[in-house]
Amino acid sequence: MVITAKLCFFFLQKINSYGKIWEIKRLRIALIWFIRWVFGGTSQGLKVIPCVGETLEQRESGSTLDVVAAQTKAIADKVSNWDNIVLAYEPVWAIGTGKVATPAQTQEVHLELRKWIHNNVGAEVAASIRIIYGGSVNGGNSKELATQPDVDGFLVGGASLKPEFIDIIKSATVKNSS
Ligand SMILES: O=C[C@H](O)COP(=O)(O)O
Repeated sequence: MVITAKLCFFFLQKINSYGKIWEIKRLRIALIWFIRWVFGGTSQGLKVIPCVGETLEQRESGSTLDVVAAQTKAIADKVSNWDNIVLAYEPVWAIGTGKVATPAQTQEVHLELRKWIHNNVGAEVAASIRIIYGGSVNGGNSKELATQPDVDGFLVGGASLKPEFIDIIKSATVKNSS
């Protein structure tokens, strides 16, 4: 079973904006417990796709790499078995908006994530972990994104419900032929 924790992070980001409301605080605590439960499950074989990504404001202020590093650290602190983790980079501004990160932006972040894992988790995990991209991937942009050396796959939302999904799947041939 694969569980994505991205919704949790999304809601936590939203909740952070309104954190003074008592009920929201209770929900926040519940979500934190849920995240702990999810990552605790990785030690028992549960597969998890945690997602990291910056808001548009963070990208424009130049803090993208710091933001995703901090998010990855929060994840790494909870992970006991990296074999059960696929890490996804999903810029918040690209999710469901039709605005996709450029191949260069994607590669920059994925490379940085792999370096972070190398330096903080280990060389073996850095070499083997799959780092996938999500955020307005479609049949027209997947092939070029797939050419990036540190892009190991995609987390596809809207386009997975359309015929073009087959083109996204076919972009894997870019990897296989390189
Ligand atoms: O679950 C998928 C991701 O949130 C990306 O969604 P999207 O491809 O519709 O932007």
